[in-house]
Amino acid sequence: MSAQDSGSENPLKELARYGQSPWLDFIQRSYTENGSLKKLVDEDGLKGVTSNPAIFQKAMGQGTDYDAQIRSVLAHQVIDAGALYELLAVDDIRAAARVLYPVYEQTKGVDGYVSLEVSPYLARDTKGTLHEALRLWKAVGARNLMIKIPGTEEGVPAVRAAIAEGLSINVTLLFSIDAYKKVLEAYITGLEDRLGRGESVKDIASVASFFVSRIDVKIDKEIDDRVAKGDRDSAALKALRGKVAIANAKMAYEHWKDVTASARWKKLADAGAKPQRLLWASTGTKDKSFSDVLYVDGLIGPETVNTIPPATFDAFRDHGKVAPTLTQDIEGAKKVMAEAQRLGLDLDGVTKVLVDEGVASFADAFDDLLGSVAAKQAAFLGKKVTSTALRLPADLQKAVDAELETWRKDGNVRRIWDKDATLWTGKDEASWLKWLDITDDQMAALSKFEDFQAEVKARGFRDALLLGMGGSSLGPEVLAQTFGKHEGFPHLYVLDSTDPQQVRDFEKKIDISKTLFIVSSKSGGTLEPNILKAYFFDQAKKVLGDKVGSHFITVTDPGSHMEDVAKKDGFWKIFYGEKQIGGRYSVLSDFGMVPAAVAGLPLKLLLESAQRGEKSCAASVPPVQNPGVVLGAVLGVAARDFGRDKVTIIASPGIYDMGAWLEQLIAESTGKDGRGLIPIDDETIGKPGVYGRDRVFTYLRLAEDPCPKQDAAFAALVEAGEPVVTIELHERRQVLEEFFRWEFATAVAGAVIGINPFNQPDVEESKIETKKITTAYNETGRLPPYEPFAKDGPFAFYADPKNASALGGGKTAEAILKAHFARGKAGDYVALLAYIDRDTWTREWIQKVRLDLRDALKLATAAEFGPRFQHSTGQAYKGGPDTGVFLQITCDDEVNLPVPGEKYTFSIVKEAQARGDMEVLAERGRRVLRVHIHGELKAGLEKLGQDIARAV
Ligand SMILES: O=P(O)(O)OC[C@H]1O[C@](O)(CO)[C@@H](O)[C@@H]1O
Ligand SMILES: O=C[C@H](O)[C@H](O)COP(=O)(O)O
Repeated sequence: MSAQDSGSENPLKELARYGQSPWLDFIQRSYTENGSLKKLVDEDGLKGVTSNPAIFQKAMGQGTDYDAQIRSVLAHQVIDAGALYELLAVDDIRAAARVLYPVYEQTKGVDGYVSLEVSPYLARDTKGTLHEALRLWKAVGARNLMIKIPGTEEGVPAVRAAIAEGLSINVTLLFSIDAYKKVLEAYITGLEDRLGRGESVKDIASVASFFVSRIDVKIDKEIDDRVAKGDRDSAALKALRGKVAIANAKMAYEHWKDVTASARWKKLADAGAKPQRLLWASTGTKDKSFSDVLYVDGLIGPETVNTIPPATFDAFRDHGKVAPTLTQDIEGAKKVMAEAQRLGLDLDGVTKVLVDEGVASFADAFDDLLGSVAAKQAAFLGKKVTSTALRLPADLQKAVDAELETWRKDGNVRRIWDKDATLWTGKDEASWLKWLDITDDQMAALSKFEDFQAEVKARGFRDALLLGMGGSSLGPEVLAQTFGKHEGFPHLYVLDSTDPQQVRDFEKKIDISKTLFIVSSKSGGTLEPNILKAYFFDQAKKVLGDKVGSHFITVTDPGSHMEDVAKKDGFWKIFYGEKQIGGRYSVLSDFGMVPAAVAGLPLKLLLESAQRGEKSCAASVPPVQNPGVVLGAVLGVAARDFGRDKVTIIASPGIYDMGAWLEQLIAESTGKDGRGLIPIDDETIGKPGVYGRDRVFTYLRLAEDPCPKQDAAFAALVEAGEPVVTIELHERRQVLEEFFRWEFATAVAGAVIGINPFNQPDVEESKIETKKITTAYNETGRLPPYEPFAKDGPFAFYADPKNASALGGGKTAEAILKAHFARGKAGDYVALLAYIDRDTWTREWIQKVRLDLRDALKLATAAEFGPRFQHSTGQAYKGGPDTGVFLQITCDDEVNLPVPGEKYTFSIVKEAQARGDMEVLAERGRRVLRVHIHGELKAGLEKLGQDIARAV
């Protein structure tokens, strides 16, 4: 017969007689909304509520309680999973706090509290915990809130500081008397701190959550193990089963009594302070052989709380026994403790382990919870975000899964956002991570770009010509190619070459008198944008006279040489980059935003898409749900463990230029220290048989405008079991989301491979070599001598002695090319490095030649134009894995253009760049050959193509 059936008082209500407050160790939206919680208050004398990450995991991780709110938040905000969880949790806590507020008032602030725990990830971080405690306190804004802080070594100082700030605190995860003593001390000292500052201590409450059942679980296991092994003290050990936790709790209570009886405490009490009550936590019975109300029955005493999980709450209502057990048989409890010690039961060890396990299990629960929220978010957002599908061979998938689990356990996503350089090489990585949150800054500065956009429109420019290299040009080029020309705004062209023919081609495309020039250079010192600026400024001056400066703007880092130039030449505007963002990570900074504004693109929508990318990769999104981490793990693990380091980029025609931007991001970031990923862009998909075992295919598929032919060719790769990552962009503007995701993925892949993804050590070398040659030219009016080792028809072949001798002394072009390409073996790649005009014809030519090479050699191929690639893939070619076989292609220039203020011309610069590049490749021991085409370029290229085809 239950206690209530027998007509006696409800045991839960009776607890009050002995000074104990029952709280509920549970929270759930429906519980609060449907009146269940209020019923417990009214009928059972419930006096408080506690939550923890595991409780929220149960509440939010399943069911549909929160769906309506999630949908409505997502309709109005771009938000990350952590912030979304917090909105939901804060609402729950507030709602519960409202239900309990009358209790708070009736008990004059002794009871009626609802607890919300700080992020379990911060359990070892004093500053972070305090910061979060203050933040949550403000966010909830309820007087009857308690912030829950773990009583770890690092948590204790945060408790003191939070108390001193006037917060009410529930200290959780207490298992040992020693830890508890420190917590009580922190509470008292925190109050004294306030008093010392003349601040009131009256409105502060605190509980120390002393965990019970988990101790018995551990100790009883130790007992059972020893008994099973036939321990000679088996009988004595067995007698302690289910006893140690309660005895331990009683000891804690004895300490509390001593302290609250002290003169020190009296002083605080006289000032109105409330004692920090002991709260029995973890009071659900885990061992089914014990009474289901063991940890309630056994711990009833004055000025304590028991937070009881729902099932135990019901059980206690039904058959709980109310008696002042906490203060009874203290001697017995002491004996249990002494006996445990005598028998060598390692209570100290157990409580230490329990703290670590407690921290870890709440972190696991939180990961799980955030993962569920992120998954729900992605499902509800549907086509508003890009979607990703992996099809990996089983062994690769297994290794990726293991990597993702390591990332979760080690909290690596948070380490990225915390700018922890040790995730990479522990060097200067932390100073290059401003790209992580630049999108939020840009959104906040939206009106700056919108105002500028309106000004550009008002001035009626017909064309805009951006002059820049690598990170300063490739992002803008994606924007120009993907979004095209916008009514009322100039046509955006991007020039990143020193080939005089190409410079001339661009000059012909624009109407200088109606052109806005964007000189784009982070460092401001890069050769190409400087000489291109000099050339076009000179040309524009001829047309625009004194007004020339008003047709120029620059995007450059503060304090750069280009800033000086812009000021001196009276540029219309100067936009600044962020010094803590490297070139290839700069597209969401002003380096992308300014050209986007000029081209009349919808800035807010684009930034919103970028923000979706950022939020989906946020610190709060666990690895498995984090699209940046998943992609980075696939690429990193495939390269590190499977030799699949050729990241083959396939993109729908509408977004094809993403590949060029990705090439720089991937190659320049990861290709160093003899390691890295080699991007293979724009290589038309072949039959599965033409590929070696060194690829990972990434397909950026524009779902709003797919290419059926490409889809079919890709399907064949999938069918053949190649590792593939398919990323669907539902609309063009999602390239901005992908910008962020790939930046993040590259940072992740860099960590997996173990390199610093933010430097480019080997690029500098060729710049130095180039500089030497242009300086020599300026001084002597001549290029340093450079002799070919062989000539055949229109071709002259150059190589350093080592490479020349490796080619075996062949005399004809075909023999030399044959010997060169024969050096490629499985797992290598071939790169054509063409220092020629990059136009439709040459692009088709190079594409054909690379496919001939790929299909004949079964090697990955790269088709690159110089000097553009030097600022992109060039780093990996020199510093990455020594797997490249390079053919440099140069030509006589039919046109030449002067560089104002210099003796050298564009042609000389291009030659110097080609030589500098060769020299560094050779110096790094790379397999490199240069073929120079004399005479007419088109005819020479055609012949070269044929010779190559014959040679392989
Ligand atoms: O924007 P800047 O400083 O002119 O540099 C252009 C490009 O050159 C590089 O430094 C490589 O040479 C890239 O990293 C960069 O994006
Ligand atoms: O504050 C409450 C604690 O988080 C909770 O009681 C832990 O209980 P458990 O040991 O059953 O997880």
